[in-house]
Amino acid sequence: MYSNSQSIKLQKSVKQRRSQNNCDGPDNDYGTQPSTTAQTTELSLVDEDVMMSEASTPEPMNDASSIKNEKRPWEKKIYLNCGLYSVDLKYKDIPKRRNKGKQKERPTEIFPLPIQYGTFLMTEERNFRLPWDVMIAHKQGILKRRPAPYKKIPCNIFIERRRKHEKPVVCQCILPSDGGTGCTEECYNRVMFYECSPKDCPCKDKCSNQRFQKKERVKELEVIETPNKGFGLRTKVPIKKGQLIIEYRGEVISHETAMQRMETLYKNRRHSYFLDYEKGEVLDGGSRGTEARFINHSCAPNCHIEKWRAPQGELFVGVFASKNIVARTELTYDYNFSKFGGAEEQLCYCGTPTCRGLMGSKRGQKESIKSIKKKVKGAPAITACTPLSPKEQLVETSAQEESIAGLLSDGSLSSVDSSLAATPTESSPSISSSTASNPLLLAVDMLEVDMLDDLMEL
Ligand SMILES: C[S@@+](CC[C@H](N)C(=O)[O-])C[C@H]1O[C@@H](n2cnc3c(N)ncnc32)[C@H](O)[C@@H]1O
Repeated sequence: MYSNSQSIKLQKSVKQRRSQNNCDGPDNDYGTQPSTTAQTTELSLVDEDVMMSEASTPEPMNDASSIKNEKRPWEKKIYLNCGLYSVDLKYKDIPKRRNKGKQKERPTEIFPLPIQYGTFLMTEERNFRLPWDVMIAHKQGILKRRPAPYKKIPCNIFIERRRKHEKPVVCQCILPSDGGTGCTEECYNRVMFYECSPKDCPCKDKCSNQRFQKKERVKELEVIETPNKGFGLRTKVPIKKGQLIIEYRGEVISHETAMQRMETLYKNRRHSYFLDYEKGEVLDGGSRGTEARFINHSCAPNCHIEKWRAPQGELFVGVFASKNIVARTELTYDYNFSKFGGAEEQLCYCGTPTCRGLMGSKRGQKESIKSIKKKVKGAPAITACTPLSPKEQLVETSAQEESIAGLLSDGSLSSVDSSLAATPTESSPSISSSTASNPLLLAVDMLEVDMLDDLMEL
């Protein structure tokens, strides 16, 4: 219970507080700012009184608790109706809802310009440029197309079997005493298209027969778009005859898997990226590979494919220069000697005077342009495509052909042929001739034993 003097004091303080707390009243409508500092000091005094009276009374009265629960002005919500820098509009209060009837119409406002730029932006004149039309290349049809994505891989991927781990074949070369390069033309491994093992080669770090392993390839290559063959690969620098240009990598799969992929994964693809690996196996550069996958076919190519045996027994498939190549020339090789024959024959647009009309099959070599045109209705014109006589079909002898021809002439092929004839697909690089009509033309293709007989007769 309060004493009389206490209750009078309390009533006084409540009255005083109500009269001072004008934030609820109509005067405090939108546009006026309450003097919060003054109120705070006064109210804190009142609170002190209340607290003192409460302390002296164990059971607080209803009035006192209502004062406690009442909303304080500094707890009032302040709405920002403009940006951070517009100081003048910032603290205008929004009128309370319960005074809705008496509420004044709120003036329509726009957000002011940032304070530091206001006048400058309104008065200053300056030139400006319209932004670049990012769609212009697309509208004019000059947008540079990019090839479909594929994954670049550092070595071949074996999908259906394990990688071989055979014992390396060691050559009998002698480490050059004058500091020159070892394992040159006479190296047994080189002659047989085996790369030397860096660990076991007698020439140690002077060995020059580890081009694939040391990645001695041409790095300045670029993918270009051709008029009718899709993308192609071009060299930015001159390349010397016999130089390793790039390794053709991909997934090593069986012929059956390749056929399956053609009917499923690559069903709607225009281009095929299969290359013969070893007997019964194919390198598929369609999803994973190197830039070599962009090299197009030509009936008069400037490159050829060579297959070299790695020390552990797998193959390196490389694109080599068949002649000196000048900078900015498109690289090509003849698919008919190395492309997986399961793929459908395609019309050739190599545009060379010696074009055979078809590519991707050995049949293409024999086919006349007339018969092709009959077969493919509405086929686009193919330039100067008179089939060549077998003699004319002899292409420039590659380094590989030369070395084998050398072996044949000096009788040393016996050491090579025995390995080829014994286990053609397992222990030796595969070598085959292209056609019976063209026996000298040795392509690094799957070994065909009947062709080997022709070779031996030479
Ligand atoms: C290994 S890819 C070569 C890169 C391919 N042009 C690309 O854009 O990805 C082989 C495919 O290229 C096309 N091609 C290559 N040489 C060609 C040629 N001489 N004439 C027509 N098409 C060719 C064929 O569609 C072939 O299946």
